[in-house]
Amino acid sequence: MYDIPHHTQETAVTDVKIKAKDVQVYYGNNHAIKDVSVEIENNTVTAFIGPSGCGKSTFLRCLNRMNDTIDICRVEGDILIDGDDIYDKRVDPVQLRAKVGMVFQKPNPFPKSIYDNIAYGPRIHGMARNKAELDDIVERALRRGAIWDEVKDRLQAPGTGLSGGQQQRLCIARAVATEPEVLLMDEPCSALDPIATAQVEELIDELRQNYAVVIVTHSMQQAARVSQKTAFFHLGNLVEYDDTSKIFTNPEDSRTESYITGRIG
Ligand SMILES: Nc1ncnc2c1ncn2[C@@H]1O[C@H](COP(=O)(O)OP(=O)(O)OP(=O)(O)O)[C@@H](O)[C@H]1O
Repeated sequence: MYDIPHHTQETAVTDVKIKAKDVQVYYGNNHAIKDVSVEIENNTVTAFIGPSGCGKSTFLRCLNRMNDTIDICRVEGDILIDGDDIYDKRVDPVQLRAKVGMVFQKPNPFPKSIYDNIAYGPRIHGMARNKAELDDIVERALRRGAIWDEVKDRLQAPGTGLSGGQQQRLCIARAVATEPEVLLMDEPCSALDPIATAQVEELIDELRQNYAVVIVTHSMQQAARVSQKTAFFHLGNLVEYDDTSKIFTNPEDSRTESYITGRIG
């Protein structure tokens, strides 16, 4: 039913990058994430799937403390990256978000030039000592975002003037410019046409060489194409987490099976 490409089935030696234990998330009285424990691997694309409202985005946002920005949101439990508790009081969320980059559903370039979209984070984090170093960082990020060739002759043009697919690759380049270790993507292709989607999916596969990538997607075909691990959420519970090929061909839980065969959601 799902075409699982050969490259997603590699069983490379991996290590745990993110360890979540007994995570609960509440929005006021709404218990949105219930006792979720999961280990997310390095150099792996992990897909979060499940019906609308099941908590995929909420859990994703826990991984770089984006929920801190929502007043009524309360997160309990442990989330460790490389063994360090990211909710420890000493952790600066701004530094954390440079290490755990995020790409959103709708491309959201800053109203600045293409160059400044990329240079913004590295400037804030003092990553370059001079203009030449910053130029290098910008070029490297745009190359990693697979958009360098399309923009190298117009770096001073506004980022908002690019096509939707180009803007999303610019946003991915912006996220990687601060040298993150984890890349979170919340439905990164939902505003893109099939060609731009294919380009971004190809890029996601390349990015996992350097990062742990976590992607929320409503498209099961996309999860099957790009991920090696899949987590199925339902009503705030993590129902099943396994190799993507297993989830899509032989799931353990009847709820997972109902979802992937289109009976729920
Ligand atoms: N900012 C918020 N304030 C209050 N409640 C929220 C907020 N964001 C999400 N929720 C609630 O948390 C629950 C999980 O929502 P979430 O957006 O994480 O689900 P999702 O699986 O990502 O859904 P979708 O696939 O529709 O994007 C829902 O009950 C939702 O109403």
